Amino acid sequence: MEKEQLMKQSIEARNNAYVPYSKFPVGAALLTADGKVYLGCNIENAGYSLTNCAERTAVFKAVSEGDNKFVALAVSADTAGPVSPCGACRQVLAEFCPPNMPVYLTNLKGDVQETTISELLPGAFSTEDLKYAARE
Ligand SMILES: O=c1ccn([C@H]2C[C@H](O)[C@@H](CO)O2)c(=O)[nH]1
Repeated sequence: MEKEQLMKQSIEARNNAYVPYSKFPVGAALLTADGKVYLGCNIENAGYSLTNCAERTAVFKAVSEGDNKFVALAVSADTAGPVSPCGACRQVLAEFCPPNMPVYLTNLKGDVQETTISELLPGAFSTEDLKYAARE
């Protein structure tokens, strides 16, 4: 099943996480409309604020390869409950993913929260807001 497979891939994506500071590997698996899966992990930096989260790594990999039609996302970490994407990732996901796109948040115990992009960031700032400012 797509959901189970994607969650499994997001757990495997944690293996490449570069997390010398937090020691908190996160994995993401982003499914495209034509069936390709982009994996992402978090990549930290000695300048802590330069850290890139797993979710944004997956999105940026896909977009930079010319893929920007997404249909599902799974995110995994070793958390008490299903992992919660940070605010920056929610905003980036809202830019590229359909509002009703399923997002599977999970952890290593197998807890799953099935949500959507718009549930993760209701009222996201978007390209529509920019269009209003540019009106003549
Ligand atoms: O959804 C999340 C939450 C956190 N992190 C990363 C950022 C940092 O490397 C570490 C601790 O915040 O986890 C992610 O990659 N995704």
